[in-house]
Amino acid sequence: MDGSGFSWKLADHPKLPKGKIVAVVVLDGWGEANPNQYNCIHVADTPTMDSLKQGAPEKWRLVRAHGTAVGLPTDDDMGNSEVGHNALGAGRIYAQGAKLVDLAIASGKIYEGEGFKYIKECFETGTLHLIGLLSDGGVHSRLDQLQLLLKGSSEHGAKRIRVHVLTDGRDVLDGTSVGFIETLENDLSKLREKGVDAQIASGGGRMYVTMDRYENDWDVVKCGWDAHVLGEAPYKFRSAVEAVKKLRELPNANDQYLPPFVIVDENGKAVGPIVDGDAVVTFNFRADRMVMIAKALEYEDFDKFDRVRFPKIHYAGMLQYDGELKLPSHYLVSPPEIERTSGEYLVHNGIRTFACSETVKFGHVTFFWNGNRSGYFNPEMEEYVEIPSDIGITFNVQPKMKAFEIAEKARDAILSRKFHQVRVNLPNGDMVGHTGDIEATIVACKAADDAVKMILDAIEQVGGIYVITADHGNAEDMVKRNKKGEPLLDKNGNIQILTSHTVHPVPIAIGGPGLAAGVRFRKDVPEGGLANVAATVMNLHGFEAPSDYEPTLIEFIDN
Ligand SMILES: O=C(O)[C@H](O)COP(=O)(O)O
Ligand SMILES: [Mn+2]
Ligand SMILES: [Mn+2]
Repeated sequence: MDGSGFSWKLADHPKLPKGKIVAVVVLDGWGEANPNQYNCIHVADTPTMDSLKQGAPEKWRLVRAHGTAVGLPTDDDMGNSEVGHNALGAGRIYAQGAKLVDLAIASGKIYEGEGFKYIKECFETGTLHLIGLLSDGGVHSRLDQLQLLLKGSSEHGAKRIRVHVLTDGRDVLDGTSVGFIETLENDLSKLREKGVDAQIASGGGRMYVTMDRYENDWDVVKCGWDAHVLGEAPYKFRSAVEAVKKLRELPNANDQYLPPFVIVDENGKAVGPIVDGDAVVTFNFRADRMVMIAKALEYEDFDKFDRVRFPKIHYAGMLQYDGELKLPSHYLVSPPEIERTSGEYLVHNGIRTFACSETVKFGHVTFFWNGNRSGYFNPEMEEYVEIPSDIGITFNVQPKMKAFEIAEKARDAILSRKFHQVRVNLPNGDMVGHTGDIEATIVACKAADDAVKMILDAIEQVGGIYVITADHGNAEDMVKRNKKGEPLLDKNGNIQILTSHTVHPVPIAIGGPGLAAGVRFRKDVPEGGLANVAATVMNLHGFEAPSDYEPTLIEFIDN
């Protein structure tokens, strides 16, 4: 206990024993939706997950994984990994980046903060550069926020603005990038009418340019650096609309995978490289895919690729992306302060934890799970294992990804009996779902199901407990639908493939030989969401959850 009376010590659960090995499995992008041909989980052979569902309603139920249940602005907002894992690990619902930025812009506080003042110091003589995802998906960024920031920045003195656009097609329909660029161009031309020299300067598809995560492939960030900072790219265009339309015609190109481009003037000169004295804002609010570019923009010492030039700039993130690294040191909006996560509590209460995924989701079960905090709480109590992801491929060509390897690591960790909690993320449903390839996503779902089976078998052997859940939907619906729920067709009569997440609930199943008889899901939290899972897991480790956590999903019935 510290001076404030706070203590990390959790109360003993009155009924549930300690010392059981608990496997916590997050199936990424695995929601529950009507069975039909576009529901890849339904079409795939998934006997393990199907068998868990037989335990409903006592050992299997659905939980909310989108919108206000995970701290997003509205219930129209689909879930995503950041907010999903934050809620799973923190056990409480925090207003998330999307909402915090909305509030800061609406109140005007964004322009009064230290971060904006810092970039404003460059407005008199330098250019303001805005780099980020051009999308209304609301997962990493939102177009309306960019529009308001552009307007607000010009009203606060920015005289020369360059926007560096990353096209989406992953959180929104493929092909929507052209419309977003047209909207942005329209806003920029209005600014020009007001005497602000404002243009798009460079861009590229989010999966090829700038927005890599968890250090999977620094080449992606280098492509972005070359285009945004150096003004160099293999493709040069006079306008961004032309760039995107032309580049989309390349073989295998789509919004997610457009090569980098720069916009040039009539002499072929890049219109907006970043130079000494400029201000730079990365306008995504979500952390994972901004950390790498933030390091490149901020760190004096940097050896991940040759930056060629390291301009002296004033750089701010929309948010601070990593609280532990204090990266970036300047930011426009304070991130949610997610503290006292379940991981930190459990470590203080003697729970040894193993966490594992492959690179593309590794930070989800560690960094996001722990409230956007990198590293261990206590290296003696925790072991985090990252399996390198394949790089340079779209995951529909390798839909099994590393599911088997992750399950093997989990199995070995369980059988070693060295850990109380073994936590994994299985990426398949999500990563392959994002490619929009239905056949491959079916294979992906089966692979994830096989991996779950392996983990359940190990839990069986050690007399442990399992908790199987997901962070949001994706693979369970691969088609864009109208309000009535019917598939939407494009002008050629083809269905419109949905590459994004969904607003569907996700399953949670509990069981295993170590689960005390008499434990079942309560019926009095019908609206339960991902934030209720942390208290549930703490109970299964034999502890009561802290009183401010969202209530547990389970109850104990004496026979
Ligand atoms: O970053 C991504 O890949 C998508 O925008 C969201 O997917 P995730 O939230 O599952 O990571
Ligand atoms: Mn996810
Ligand atoms: Mn996803």
